[in-house]
Amino acid sequence: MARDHGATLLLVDVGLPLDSAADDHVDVLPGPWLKPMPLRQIEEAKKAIDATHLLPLQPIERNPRETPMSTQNFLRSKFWESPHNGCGDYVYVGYDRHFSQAKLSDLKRTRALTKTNFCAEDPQGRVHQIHVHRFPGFDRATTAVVDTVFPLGTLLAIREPPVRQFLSGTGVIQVDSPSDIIFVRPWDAILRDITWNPLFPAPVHPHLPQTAAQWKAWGNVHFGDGQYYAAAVAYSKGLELDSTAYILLLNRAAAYIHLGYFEAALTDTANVMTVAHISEDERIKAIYRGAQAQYGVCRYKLALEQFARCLAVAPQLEPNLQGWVMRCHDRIRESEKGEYDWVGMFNDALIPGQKVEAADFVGPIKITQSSRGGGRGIVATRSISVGELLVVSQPLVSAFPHEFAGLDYELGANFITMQADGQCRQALISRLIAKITGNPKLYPIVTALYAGPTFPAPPPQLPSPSPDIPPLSNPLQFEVDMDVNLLEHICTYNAFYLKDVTKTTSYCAKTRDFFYLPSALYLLPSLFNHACSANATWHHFGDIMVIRAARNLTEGEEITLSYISGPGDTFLSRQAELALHTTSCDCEECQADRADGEEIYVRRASLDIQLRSDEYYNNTHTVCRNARLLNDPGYYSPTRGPIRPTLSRACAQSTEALARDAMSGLAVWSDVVAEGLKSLEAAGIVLFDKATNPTFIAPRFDDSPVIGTERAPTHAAEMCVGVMLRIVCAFYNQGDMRMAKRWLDAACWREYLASPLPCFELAFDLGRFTVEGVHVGVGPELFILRYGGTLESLDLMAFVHAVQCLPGS
Ligand SMILES: C[S@@+](CC[C@H](N)C(=O)[O-])C[C@H]1O[C@@H](n2cnc3c(N)ncnc32)[C@H](O)[C@@H]1O
Repeated sequence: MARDHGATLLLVDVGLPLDSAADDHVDVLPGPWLKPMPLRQIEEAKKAIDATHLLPLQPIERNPRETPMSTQNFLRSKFWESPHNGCGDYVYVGYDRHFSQAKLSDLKRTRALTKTNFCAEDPQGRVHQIHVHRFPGFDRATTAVVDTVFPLGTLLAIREPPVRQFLSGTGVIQVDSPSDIIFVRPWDAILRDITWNPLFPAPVHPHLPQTAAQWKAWGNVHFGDGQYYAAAVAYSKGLELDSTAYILLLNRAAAYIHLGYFEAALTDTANVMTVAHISEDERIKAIYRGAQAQYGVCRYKLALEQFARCLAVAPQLEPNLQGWVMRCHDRIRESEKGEYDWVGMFNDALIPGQKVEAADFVGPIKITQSSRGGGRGIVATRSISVGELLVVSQPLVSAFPHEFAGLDYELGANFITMQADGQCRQALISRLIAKITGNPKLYPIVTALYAGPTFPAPPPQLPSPSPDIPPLSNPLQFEVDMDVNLLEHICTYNAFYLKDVTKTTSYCAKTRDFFYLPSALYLLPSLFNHACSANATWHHFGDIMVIRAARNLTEGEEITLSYISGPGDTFLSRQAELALHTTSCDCEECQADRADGEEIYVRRASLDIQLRSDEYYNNTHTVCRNARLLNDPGYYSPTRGPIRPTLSRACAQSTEALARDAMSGLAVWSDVVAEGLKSLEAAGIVLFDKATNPTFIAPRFDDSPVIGTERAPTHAAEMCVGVMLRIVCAFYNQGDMRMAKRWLDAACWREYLASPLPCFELAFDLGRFTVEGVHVGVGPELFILRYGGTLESLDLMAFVHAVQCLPGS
């Protein structure tokens, strides 16, 4: 009888149906053209899941043991034929998933399972299909990986396994939390009184490594394939056979470093260092990997010391280590002084797959009780200037669309938001589980993030790493019980869609399609509450999140971010996106929208949709008509304050259209400026100089600010910069270089110093304000990188260089 029936695991990664007959099991949908699941279908899926009972373990009587095994064999052969076929699968997010906190010794042994991958036999010889979700290391794993982690004959105990029994008689033991699985060793007490059904003797994997050396070789194969989790498992299995095989520890440390399991790597390298008889070469490797791991856990000074130790014993390694030493110095400077190489980070962010490196930085802020909707929030610990750097944060986990190009992926049908989650959002959950597996001390910290109203309120502060939780030693031994439902809620309530600094039109400027956006989960940034008219602004360099003050802030003032990633110009579009977090945002913009009344804001919303259609966008007549229309009291009530986002967008469009026409003599430049000023004013920018025509009588060197410096727009800031550049273009083309330069100063950063804080102070001292500088923290070099395309198209590049916006130019 074929025993090699472990291929069920491909369900987790490849999404092949467990049961080819489409019965009442609704998990699997067809593949390559997988589209966002519509609301109705999510509702139906939720209903079906709710109706499926999680039963205690019971034999699946109607299925003869051959049936599931032949299914697995079939699927396995399919998997070998086509390991990655670019198809997709839906994963349900946010339903009551099972996870066990029971101690193995407290459980009744009848529940212990054994021998297998995902067809498992219990002691009575009954075969059960096992469905594991999100096992670490199985993100695009090969069958060889599955065979390493769950080789034929593996003894498993699954704690309190929930059985999903379907009407057709099929049943699946669904393991939602990988920490429910315990890899049992033959000598473990749980097996003491177990007798196995003699009719079905335990299978043995025919090709399993038998010695530590063989496991090492097998681990090296996985390592070479980039399957670092499987490599770590293989090395661990070798170590179980020979605990003195310290080379395996050394290799495992390297695998752990690739996985981001840095504390575990440190333990391994420290253990290697205690071995008396290691060679000099091995000693250097241990120090080197220890240094890399210290860098990984952000202990940059310790990393520097370790790299220095490495250099002391192996000066010939200097060319290799130089880069590391420099990176340590950079990270120390960043975390201590908040000084970053933004241009370098930007350039790294341009390269898909390139990791942007930056240390965490925490500015003058603290976590405290919030007045906004309860819970915690972030406040200023002193007065803060507009543009000041508040937070730089590495993600806990992140995911980018390019990682999935042409590969299998999972989509989410999220029962918390009742929306479909794209592949990046969905991947965050598996990655978070994998991350916690390797860094178990993170679990109490991550689970102190807000998880929605169905979970207990989180503690007032994020806890420090607990000394009671040991670092990971063996990758198959889970140190914490993971509540996957809780983690799914945390991802849903706290993850950010990334605002890519390399893009000057925000991803969602025109549509609300989050499906293909990169996504990441952070710790400290998750503590900021929302306001549509926020007083801080955020951007991402790769997955590094950077938060800056968008206004002058007073000590104790709550600092807010806008959670809006879609088109947030209208009350209705914001409400749709905010529904998860609040039914009634109390920020000044929402209050103004409510005061306008429903009739007006609904009318505005429908015009807003029109504004986003390309059909209208390219037609000067239509965009100018829209801009005029929005001045009608039917679109904004006369008592409405200055901030009118839809008007601002409409005028930005008419500014652009008129500038296009002015270039070919079809419009006059003063109209471009007039329209641009309306757009900026409606974005909340205070105008100090409203001149629309060139003036040649003013002092030649007057470079006083043309706009107010108290606050910068947080919504559609790039649009405002675009408008300002068209005003620059208007004055430049009419020969008024003074006004052109003043508007350029407003748009870009005039003086670039290394430190953001003195930079801003200097800028204000000089009376130069920059929208872009506040927003992204740029110097002229980064400004040109970001807006090079617009500057070229407006023929402004020469002017920008001529006014010496670039250092040294
Ligand atoms: C990412 S968390 C923000 C931090 C959270 N207050 C905490 O204690 O961890 C998002 C949640 O905070 C609350 N929240 C944030 N901004 C809010 C607002 N403007 N009004 C009401 N509740 C808000 C909502 O419960 C929301 O789902």
